Amino acid sequence: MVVIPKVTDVQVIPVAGYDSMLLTLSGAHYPYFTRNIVIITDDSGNRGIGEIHGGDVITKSLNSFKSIIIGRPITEYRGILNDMKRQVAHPDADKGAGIQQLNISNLQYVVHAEAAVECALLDLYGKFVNLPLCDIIGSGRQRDAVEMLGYLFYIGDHTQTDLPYLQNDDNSDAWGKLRRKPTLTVAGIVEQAKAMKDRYGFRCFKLKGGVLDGAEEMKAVKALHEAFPDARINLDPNGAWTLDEAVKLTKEYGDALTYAEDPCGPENGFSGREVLSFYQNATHKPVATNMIATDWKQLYPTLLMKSVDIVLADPHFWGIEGSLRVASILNDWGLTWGSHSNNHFDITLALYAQVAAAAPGNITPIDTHFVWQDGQQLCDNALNIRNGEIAIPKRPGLGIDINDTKLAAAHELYEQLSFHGRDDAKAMQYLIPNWTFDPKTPTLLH
Ligand SMILES: O=C([O-])C(=O)C[C@H](O)[C@@H](O)C(=O)[O-]
Ligand SMILES: [Mg+2]
Repeated sequence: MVVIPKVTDVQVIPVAGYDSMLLTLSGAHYPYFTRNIVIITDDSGNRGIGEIHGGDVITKSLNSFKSIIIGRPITEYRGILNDMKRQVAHPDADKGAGIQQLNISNLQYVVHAEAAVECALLDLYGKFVNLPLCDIIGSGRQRDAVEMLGYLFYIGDHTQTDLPYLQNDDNSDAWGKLRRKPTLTVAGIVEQAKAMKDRYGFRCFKLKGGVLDGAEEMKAVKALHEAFPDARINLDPNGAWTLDEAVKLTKEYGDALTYAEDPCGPENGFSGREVLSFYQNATHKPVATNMIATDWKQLYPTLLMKSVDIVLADPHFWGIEGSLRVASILNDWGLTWGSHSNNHFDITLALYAQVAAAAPGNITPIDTHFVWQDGQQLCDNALNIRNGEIAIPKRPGLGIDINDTKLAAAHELYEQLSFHGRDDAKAMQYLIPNWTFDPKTPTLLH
């Protein structure tokens, strides 16, 4: 008789890693980012791992799940998930505003802590049946390698702060050096893309906008298109532009842009879903979002109004099976699936590769911030981006193994931090005194 392993232990370990002073509409990334790691052990001795956003709200949620998980057979993972979902219902969560305006303090409520448990249980399940994760989720494996995109950022000048931004952690090539240097020009962005391509082989790029004047950012897109004529290029100002500005900029520079990600958002009493559908009508430019459709209720009007063509259904927003259900619907309706990301370690990188490998249809290259953290891996056998792709390993589950020494060091770093959440205004205020988030004003134009 086959003996199904049972869960004997659940550990929730908050960790921190180092980051560059990346600029977005919500401000500047701090020198550290935080995440929560979940390790579930079963009585066969296997360990399943998951990773999700940091912050005390999420750590608390994860700890509250322990009694639901411990003692149950790993094959009951769907039942465990249902029980966790019944328990969550964040009492302080906003009621649907989500991140329509990149209010980064709302991210903790858009993210579902259960997704880290889902990941760890599926990692165990994959080990039990001796299959990679992508073979046991959604409709199963759709591809053996997943294309990733090169995520470009403007970078603030850390020398204007007394914050301990990492420097000289990797001088092995141009990418290792450039990712820690201030970058605010068109030429700087093209240089960043070239260095990224040289190391990782990316064929597609996304520029994080909402930082400078829209025309200046579109000039960077144009220059990227000239440097990489075959690349899919996308600009994401996180809804900072007005509808009129987005339409004008798209008409002027649009040939260089393959698709626009959240070019505009809520304005004049219209929701982001309505405004993006007006943008579509005016430009016929494909649109992606990770802002106006972050759950099932938001997805319904988004698709009804044909507001977007590409939904970046982040598995940490939708759950693993949820994200793949979105992928199936989009594929059946002739639309496109992709995934959003925030700063993350190599456990999330492996998960996103596995989920994307199981997403049906012609998906768009997957977002990852990992290139900014490369070198800070927490696992042995970590997956790598080569030729712009991640090849799915033959090993079962996620295909990676937690390295306890590295995990302990990342936890130690976290313990030294006085603040565990994310507040992009803090670092930004060194560059512009009294800076506060404004969803309609690019970061450096305050
Ligand atoms: O695609 C996106 O909208 C993002 O990646 C938004 C995030 O806030 C990202 O810019 C970040 O984490 O700084
Ligand atoms: Mg986005």
